Amino acid sequence: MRPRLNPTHMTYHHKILLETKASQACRQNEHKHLMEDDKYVKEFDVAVRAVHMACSLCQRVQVGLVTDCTDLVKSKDDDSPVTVADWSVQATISWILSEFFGVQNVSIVAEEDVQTLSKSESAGLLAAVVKTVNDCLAEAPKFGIPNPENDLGNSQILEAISRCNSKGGSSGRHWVLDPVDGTLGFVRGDQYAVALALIEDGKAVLGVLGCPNYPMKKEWLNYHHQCYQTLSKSSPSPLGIWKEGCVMYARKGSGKAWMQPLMHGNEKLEWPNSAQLIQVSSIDDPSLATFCEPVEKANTNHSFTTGVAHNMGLRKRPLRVYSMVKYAAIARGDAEIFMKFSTSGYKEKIWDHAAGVVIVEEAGGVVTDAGGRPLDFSRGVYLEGLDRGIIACSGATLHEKIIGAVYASWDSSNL
Ligand SMILES: Nc1ncnc2c1ncn2[C@@H]1O[C@H](COP(=O)(O)OS(=O)(=O)O)[C@@H](OP(=O)(O)O)[C@H]1O
Ligand SMILES: [Mg+2]
Repeated sequence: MRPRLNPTHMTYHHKILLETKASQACRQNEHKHLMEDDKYVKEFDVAVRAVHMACSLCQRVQVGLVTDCTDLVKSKDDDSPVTVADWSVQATISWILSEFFGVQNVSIVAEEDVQTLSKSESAGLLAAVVKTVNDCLAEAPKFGIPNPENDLGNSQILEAISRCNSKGGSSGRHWVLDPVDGTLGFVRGDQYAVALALIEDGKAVLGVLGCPNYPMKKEWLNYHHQCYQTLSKSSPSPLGIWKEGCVMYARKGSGKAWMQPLMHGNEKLEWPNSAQLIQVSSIDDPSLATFCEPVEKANTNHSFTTGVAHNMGLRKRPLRVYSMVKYAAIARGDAEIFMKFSTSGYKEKIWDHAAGVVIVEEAGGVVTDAGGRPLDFSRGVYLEGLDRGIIACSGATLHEKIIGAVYASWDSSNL
């Protein structure tokens, strides 16, 4: 019988397994420094491993969705989609955090609740979630996380999901989770993200962003989508061997942000596991810069951002990408600007931004609202007090220009 995971029995080797190759020594030292020199060593380690696991879970569910199982998608009250992956990721990450840090010590602010899942007509859906979570946890040792002694039952899984009902706030530690950000992208076989952040006393201090369809190299991006669509139509689907996706992470104040490839097949997650430092782009000439924004016009005002882009001298076509992958694109230098201007009345949620903000800032970028103020994660579930929209930039020069362009365009807009 496997020993049950007990947080006090976790030894350091569970958490940091060092590579031995000489060629990796330099990067390894830097990475070790990041992991050992701060008070969030354990939090960081568990969060990165949990997000890797969640990405692997999502990849499996997405393959099933694209190859036609629409039963795995439901509509929420606001008509936005929710899938087996959303609940399963939330249950898995909630379970892992509770096991490592103790249920009573863990406060999680996350997107999903159990309302739909608890209805009697949702028995099939709940069964799919339970199976997905247990399949994922069975693979936990591959990710350096001990698995449960027995499969989790319905009630344990519903409890793990519903535990994530914290409202956050300005004091204490709160994990902030978007289990599947960009659900539309997810169900369309496109980009999505798993986003986990830690907020302490109102400040986002750790950010981990899993981007299962975002390749390690920008050049593979277009290739990915075409190839995915083609492969997903073949039967049996060869997508199980799909080799891409990455996890980015950073700790506030470290001045460093990292990217690791996702694990595939029987690969094991070991530190630093090909982690590489990422940095924002050095382009500060607007005519050479690329801006990214939400795909759906319901989520941002495309005509306003087109005007702002024109006014500040941007000439390239916008890169429209689902989910917090937009933050990943800025952090890694694939684009220079991200703008989101929601319709008035929509209140941005902290889980849609916290992880991305830490990573972009530590990679050298700037993230503010349209008034130039930092985003405030201290006031509960929403980004209260947000001035008009969100702007993430690769550097101060572009940021200043964009704030000026928003100011110049605002009065003539309908926003
Ligand atoms: N009306 C409206 N306006 C602005 N934003 C909204 C709105 N409705 C929802 N949301 C939230 O936006 C998240 C998706 O934002 P994206 O930037 O990823 O948009 S897009 O999918 O590329 O169109 C999306 O995240 P997910 O629900 O995780 O997909 C929502 O939290
Ligand atoms: Mg979201």
